[in-house]
Amino acid sequence: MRKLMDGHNFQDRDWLFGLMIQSKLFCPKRAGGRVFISPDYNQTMEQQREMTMKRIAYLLDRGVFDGWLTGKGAEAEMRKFALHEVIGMYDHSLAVKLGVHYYLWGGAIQFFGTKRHHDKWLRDTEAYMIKGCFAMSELGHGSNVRGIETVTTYDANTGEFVINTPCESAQKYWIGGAANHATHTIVFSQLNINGNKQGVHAFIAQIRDADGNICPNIRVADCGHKIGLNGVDNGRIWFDNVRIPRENLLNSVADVLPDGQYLSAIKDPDQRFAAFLAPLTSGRVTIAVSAVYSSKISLAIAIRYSLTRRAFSLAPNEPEVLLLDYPSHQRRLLPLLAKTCAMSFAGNYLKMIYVKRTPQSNKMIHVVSSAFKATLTWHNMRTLQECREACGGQGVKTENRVGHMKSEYDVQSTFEGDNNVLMQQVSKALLGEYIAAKKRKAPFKGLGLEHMNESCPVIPSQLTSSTLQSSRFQTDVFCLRERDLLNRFAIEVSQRQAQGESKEYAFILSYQLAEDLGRAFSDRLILQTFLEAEATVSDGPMKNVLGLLRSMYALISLEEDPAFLRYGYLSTENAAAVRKEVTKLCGELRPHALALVSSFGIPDAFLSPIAFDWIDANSWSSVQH
Ligand SMILES: CCCCCCCCCCCCC/C=C/C(=O)SCCNC(=O)CCNC(=O)[C@H](O)C(C)(C)COP(=O)(O)OP(=O)(O)OC[C@H]1O[C@@H](n2cnc3c(N)ncnc32)[C@H](O)[C@@H]1OP(=O)(O)O
Ligand SMILES: Cc1cc2nc3c(=O)[nH]c(=O)nc-3n(C[C@H](O)[C@H](O)[C@H](O)COP(=O)(O)OP(=O)(O)OC[C@H]3O[C@@H](n4cnc5c(N)ncnc54)[C@H](O)[C@@H]3O)c2cc1C
Repeated sequence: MRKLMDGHNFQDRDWLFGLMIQSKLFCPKRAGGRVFISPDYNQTMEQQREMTMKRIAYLLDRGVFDGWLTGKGAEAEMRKFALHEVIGMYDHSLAVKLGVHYYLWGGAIQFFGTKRHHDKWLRDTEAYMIKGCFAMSELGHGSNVRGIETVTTYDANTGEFVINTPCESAQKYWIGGAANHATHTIVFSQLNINGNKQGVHAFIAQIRDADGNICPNIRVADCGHKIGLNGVDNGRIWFDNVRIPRENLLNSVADVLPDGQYLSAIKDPDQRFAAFLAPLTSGRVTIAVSAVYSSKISLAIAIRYSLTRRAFSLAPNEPEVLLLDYPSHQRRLLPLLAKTCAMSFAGNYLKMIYVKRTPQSNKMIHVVSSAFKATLTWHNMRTLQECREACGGQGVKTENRVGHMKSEYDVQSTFEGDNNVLMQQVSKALLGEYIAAKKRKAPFKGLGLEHMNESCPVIPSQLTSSTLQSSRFQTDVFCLRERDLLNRFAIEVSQRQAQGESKEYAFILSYQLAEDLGRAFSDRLILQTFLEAEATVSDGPMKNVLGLLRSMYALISLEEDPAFLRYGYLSTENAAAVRKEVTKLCGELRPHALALVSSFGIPDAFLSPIAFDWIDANSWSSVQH
């Protein structure tokens, strides 16, 4: 089960788990004879930032990041994801700092840069000799990248670009690493050549020298204390007509010749803009997967706690009842366990299509990474809250991790693309496919929408337990929802435009149907990845448990999505049958709960005292290293 859940290269994770557990730098503490490693969230913001940098130096000294940018091929990329996931399981700030440097700064140079940039910047980036950050967002514009106001002009007399912050809303804001440590940054700005606006482009600018002094014409400030992620120094940057060499334009998408002539192989401005957004995808992939590991940690702690904690007895002189033996507690945790397993398979699928990407699959990967980054991070926040509550007062103690992970991971629904805005990218792409298929009077293709061409399945009026637990029914009802919502959305768009409403996507994508459709696409694809993973397992006990988990995922999704009743895919009787089946599945999964959370492959040391013997937990804070 671990190999299925964790992906084939779990040995990479175990190597780093061991390194971190042995190291004093990762705060091993003892409670009840067990070793736990827990980030010191009791530190001040500055202390957390300082500790993040010390841990980065420790990991670099041990070669954890050898070949991070030079390692080529699917295996190398999967290994990087695995190592980054382990770091994320320990401390989100540490993972984000490294994510900004390697995935965003390093990724931008790899994707947007050409040979001259690779030769000049990648080696020092690999060795962390320069510290990179990624200045896309501004105080006035985050989601709307096209609206950013930083302007870069070209001085043909000197062969230099001039970067300027024309107003306060144009200041770069939230830039991870900029407040204290970054020496260089990718600057996203509007390129204006002799009055011709060429749209958003990316440039390299130095903001600090090797001694940490701010460069001339640059101003930096701190964004200040956050509700979490205080190991990252987020900063603000202003450019006061900063001059950089012409060669600092990342020119894989477009270039400016010495005489100021603008060239681009991509004629369509939308596609040129898309090319500048591509490096965000790798971050969204790692964020989606790290959210699943965060859910796994919180469920491992809460379910293990519910297998030792007791409350109220049912008869005089009887022992008090284990929390997980209460149906209500099972309903709170076991559907989340099933969803987390489902999203684990979805995360593995996303990583696999990403590492095997081709120019033709970029669009599909953008849509899937948008859907899964939003869906998996929203699920994580919901899981963290439920697990925090399921641990009662112990869930509020920082050293028991679950509570504090809420504030550490909350940002994931916002950075690297606000979840609601990314889900709009999903419904926008689906509408685009629909219109294109209608126009060419041919079946759907692309975005994995081939199932849209099949005839509508008939949903049985009486849903028996065996029907509800069949993959056929589950697939049919998920595809029915997605297909019907896309049709409804397309019809509503044309009807409302016929009535003179705005044709702007920003307006259309805010329809309720667009939101329902994005969720339907994501849920169906997650189910599909679950079925693909299940199909690799031969008949036997493990396959039976996987079947229970997949049915729980499918049925709780039916129960929780109002669209199934709103648009009539389920009758009220059928909805009642679904709810009854979910309760039944809770009882069937209860005996497997401990084995399932153990199959997540997370070492005990990464959990917390209450996951073992909660009585010991009270000895935890009295014991130091
Ligand atoms: C494993 C453990 C790790 C733990 C976690 C570590 C994480 C590590 C990651 C790094 C750390 C994070 C720190 C935070 C960093 C940041 O936040 S960086 C800034 C992030 N900002 C954004 O994401 C901006 C979001 N906004 C946008 O992307 C765009 O504005 C928009 C939403 C796409 C809307 O743009 P709009 O102007 O409406 O343009 P469209 O017409 O929709 O798009 C034009 C075409 O471009 C295509 N496209 C858009 N994005 C992409 C993309 N990323 N890749 C490919 N293609 C893209 C889009 O589909 C359109 O195509 P057509 O429809 O065919 O025209
Ligand atoms: C801790 C942290 C670290 C960050 N690190 C970086 C970094 O290193 N580099 C970087 O460039 N950026 C970084 N960011 C910025 C981040 O990318 C932005 O916060 C994010 O893109 C959202 O933009 P915004 O904050 O301006 O919110 P907005 O875009 O203003 O969104 C605010 C609200 O409006 C809604 N909304 C927006 N547009 C629409 C629409 N069309 N329809 C309906 N609703 C809409 C959103 O759903 C959201 O709820 C970081 C942010 C944080 C908090």
